[in-house]
Order: sequence, then C-alpha cells, then structure tokens
Amino acid sequence: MTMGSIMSAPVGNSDSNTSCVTALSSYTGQPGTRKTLFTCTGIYDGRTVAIKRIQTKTFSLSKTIRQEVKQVRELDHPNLCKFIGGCVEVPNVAIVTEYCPKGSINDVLLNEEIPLNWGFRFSFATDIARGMSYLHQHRICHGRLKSLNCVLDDRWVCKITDYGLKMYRRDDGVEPLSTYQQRLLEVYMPPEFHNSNMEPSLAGDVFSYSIILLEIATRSDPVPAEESNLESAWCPPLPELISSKADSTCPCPADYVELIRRCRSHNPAHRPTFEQIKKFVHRINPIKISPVDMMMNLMEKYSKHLEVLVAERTQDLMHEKQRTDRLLYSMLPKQVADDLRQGKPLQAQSYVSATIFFSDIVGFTQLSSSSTPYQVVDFLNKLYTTFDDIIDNYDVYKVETIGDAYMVVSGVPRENGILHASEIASMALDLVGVCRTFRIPHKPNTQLQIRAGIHSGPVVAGVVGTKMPRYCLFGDTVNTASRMESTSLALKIQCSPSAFYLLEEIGGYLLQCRGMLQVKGKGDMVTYWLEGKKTSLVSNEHIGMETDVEKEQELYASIPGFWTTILS
Ligand SMILES: Nc1nc2c(ncn2[C@@H]2O[C@H](COP(=O)(O)OP(=O)(O)OP(=O)(O)O)[C@@H](O)[C@H]2O)c(=O)[nH]1
Ligand SMILES: [Mg+2]
Repeated sequence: MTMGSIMSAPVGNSDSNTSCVTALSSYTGQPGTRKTLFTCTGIYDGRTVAIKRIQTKTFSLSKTIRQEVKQVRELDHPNLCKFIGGCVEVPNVAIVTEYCPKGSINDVLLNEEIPLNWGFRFSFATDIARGMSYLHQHRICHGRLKSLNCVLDDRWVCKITDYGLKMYRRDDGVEPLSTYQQRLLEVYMPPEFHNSNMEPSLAGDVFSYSIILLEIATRSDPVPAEESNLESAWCPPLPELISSKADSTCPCPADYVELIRRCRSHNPAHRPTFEQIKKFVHRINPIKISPVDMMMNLMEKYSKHLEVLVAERTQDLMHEKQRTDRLLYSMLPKQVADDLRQGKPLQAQSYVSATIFFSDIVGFTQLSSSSTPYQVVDFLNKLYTTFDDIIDNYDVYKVETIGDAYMVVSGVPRENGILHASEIASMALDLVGVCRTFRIPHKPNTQLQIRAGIHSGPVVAGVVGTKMPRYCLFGDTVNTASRMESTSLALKIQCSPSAFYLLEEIGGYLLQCRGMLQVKGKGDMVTYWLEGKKTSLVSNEHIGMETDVEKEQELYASIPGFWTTILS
C-alpha cells in the first residue's frame, strides 16, 4: 500500500479507534431540514485523512477507474484537496483525501459566531475560482460543486474536494436522497440540466459557483426552510443580496452582483470561464492579501500597539513611583523609608552630637483667635512653604511642624562632624530674616514675629509606631532646644552654651551673650543671641564689636563656662 495508489485498507468509521470524527454541518435527519453530518477521518502515514465512503455492494477495479485514479493523483494545486488513495474492498470502498480541519465553507458561513469580513469572503471566492480553473484546465468537470465540497485547511485556505473519479463514485448515492439533499441538488443544478440528464459541463460548474457566491454574500443556507419555489426563494432580487444579511458591507456590491449575474446566465455560453472569473474577482477585490497575511498584519499592528502601550504604562508607573517616593522621602529620611519599604527592622540610632532648631510664632494664639481657621491654615502653609524652600539650602532635616512650631535638626540622620551647629545657625538666620519681609496674607500690616532657639547635644533618632510612622528625636537635647525657643524673644535666635561653643569653634558668627537665664528643669544657664554672620560687608561698628568679642574669646577660651559670665 503506497500513498497515492489504490490501497486496500479497512475504512474507519466513527466507532473505530483508527478513525476520528470531525463535526460538520450537513443535511441528514428530518426531511427538508439541514442536519449535522460528520466526515469520516482516519490516520494514514501519521497524518489525519478524510475518508469518503462509497456505498456500493460491488466494485471492480476497471481500466477506466485506474485511469481516473492516475489522473487525479497527478493533480496538484493549493486549492484542491489532495487525493491520497482509495480502498477497493467491498463493503469498505472509499476515497481517501487530504483532511481540512476547519470544515466546509458552508459550515463557516452559516456559523454566526465566526466573524467573516470581506477579506475572508473574497479569499474564499478567489480560492474556489483558482481550484476550479485548474480542474477545468485538466478537462475535469466537477459536477457536484457546492459549498459543502469547498473545505478549509488550518490556514483558512479554501480547497475543493470530491472532484474527479466519476466512475469510481458511480455507485455512490444508491440510497435515496433526503428531501433536503434533493432540494440542495436542485439549487446547484444549472437550468439547462433541469429537464434532461446531461453530463456535467464546465459551464454547469460556473453556475454552481454563482450559488456559492450568493452564499458567501448572504451567509444563508442555499436551501430555503419553507416549501417555496426554489428559484424565487433562494434568489432574491440581486441588488438586495449584498446588503441584506451581510455583516459587513461588500466593498464593491455592483461588481459582485454583476459577477453572480453573469455566472447565472441562462445561456451556458454566456457564462464566463473560471480563468475569467479569477481575473474578475482579483480586479474587484480591494483586499488582495490572503486572510493569513491579513491576520499576521493585524497581529503585527496589535503587538506594536501593545508594545507602545506597555512602554506608556511603564512610564506612567515610573512617574507614579517617583511621585510616591517623593512623598515618602518628604515624610521620612531616605534610608529609613527604604528600610521600611523593604520590611527591615528599624532600630533607633544614637548620635553623639547634633544641633536642633525650634521656632514658634509670637502671638499665634491671639492671631488665630482673630482669624478664620482657613486663614490660619493658609498663612501657616505659606510661611512653612517659604521655610521649607530655605532649609533646602542647608544640610538639615526637618523633623516636624507642630501647630505653629517648626523643628529642624542637623547632624541627623546624616552625621556631619560639628558642622551641624553652623548649618542650623545659618539656616536660623535665614528663617528669621525672611520673617521680617513675610506678609501674613490676611493681615498684611502685621509684622510676623518668630522666636527661635538652638541647642547642640546627643540625640537618639528612630521611627515610632507602625501606623503613620514618624521619625522622632529623643533625649534631653530636644527639651533644651525647645526651652531655648520658648525663652527666646521675637525675631531672636537664642543659643545654648553647647551650640555657642561649637559656633565659636567653627567661627564666622556674631554671638552676643544674653546672660544668665532660669531654664525650667535645667536651672541657671548662660545663653547667647545669634546676631548674624561675620562678613566683609558688615559695618565697622559690628567689626569693632567682633574684634572685642574675639579678643575676649581668646582670653577665656580655655575656660568655657567662665567667659560667658565675663561677657554678661
Ligand atoms: N473537515 C472536513 N470536512 C470534510 C472534508 N471533506 C468533506 N467534508 C465534509 O464532510 C461532510 C460529508 O461529505 P460528503 O460525504 O462528501 O458529502 P457531500 O459533500 O455533502 O456530498 P458529495 O460530495 O456531493 O457526495 C460534508 O459536510 C463535507 O463538507 C475535509 O477534508 N475536512
Ligand atoms: Mg463532498
């Protein structure tokens, strides 16, 4: 048994384990109605093949049949189902052909769940015309051309099946036809055959093709359900055909209808050949590419679109992340925020030396009582936004604002030697400086006054709580810094002795001893006013004062506690 030769193999049926069955629509069952029929399949040489059984009780392998087989074996066209072989043993006489898994175009056209644009429809019409043209070139009339004999392979290429082998199939169909089958036969039958037993003709196939064109356009069953005159029921006035049931409009209805009209000519001589049909369809078809290419193009477009979409979304995500990062980093030090995000345990950290700044608005309670809450919020927001902009210029970390109090630290969370004192001092001078020109939005004539204090010392910093975690400073240094502020005066910056010593060590600041001060919880303390910075532009008066201060500093530098007393 070789492929392409007549072979004697048992024909599979739907029950046998060598065959499989494909569900297809066809026309058995209730007379006059269309019913699902299955094609028989089997496995030959490792691939699925379609097996068409010939219902005959006798079969003899005549010379004519051998010639027919020889002829069809030589046919090779992409739009013809390849003949593979046959079985000649009664009762398993069969023809084995290439199997097309997507079923017939009849199944596809009548399945409303399959969307079919005109690209697909023209592709079917073109494929059938090509296959038929090839058959006719080999002088083979199909004789049973119909949508059920046009099957689709896995790439949606339409192939003609059940062609040729006229003698081989001669005894097929001895069983009586159902009403539906009878009516179907009549639908595809050219008018010249109606009252005679003519042999199949080339022009007859063209007529049958016109019915397929109608099915393609209307997606209707060629056999009308009701018992009506076939000719008028199946063939509504042509111009109405295209627009009626077509789910997308034909791009060239007039030409398409014209092609049907010509193929349906009553006079067979007026019908075009398939070679002419091929050219005509190609000319009127605006979508020249195959459905697979069409799908590939669509998929390419789709995947490009997806790529762009993914890039856009990634960018959006990046921006969103940057926004949340900015928000997070404005609430917690970066390192702490990163550790929190990674779920690392957070431990409080102690710092040997840091400088803390506190400021408070003088007369805030009175100001609030004579303003609306919105005015207060607006004012504080404006003031602290101004402050926030200024502190960006220094190596400081804003710890928090509590009502009208503003708290800043330097040397935490990033240590900076003793520079924390000068960073805070310069910043404090800037903040107090800006208050002199700051206008309270709803009280433009009231001078804004803040009180500020700074103190240096050891602190412990850490995050407390899991809900709304906050970075807090702990230790006596915080209390003392706060006392420096609360005992300070309007538009003044009061420094503790420790801050003072550090500033003196760093140099460049104008500091004036305030004198001895009773500090709650601390006892007596000598404090200093931070007046400004020593610059080459300061007045002579100031320079003279600095020089005095410097002289005295040098004198008592070795006795820190002492020299404050002398200055006072
Ligand atoms: N999926 C698939 N179905 C096929 C194939 N060949 C035929 N069929 C379908 O099998 C069913 C039965 O086919 P046939 O026994 O040839 O009957 P028919 O095509 O209606 O009638 P004739 O060809 O005129 O005898 C029809 O629905 C065909 O469309 C194929 O290769 N693949
Ligand atoms: Mg068939």
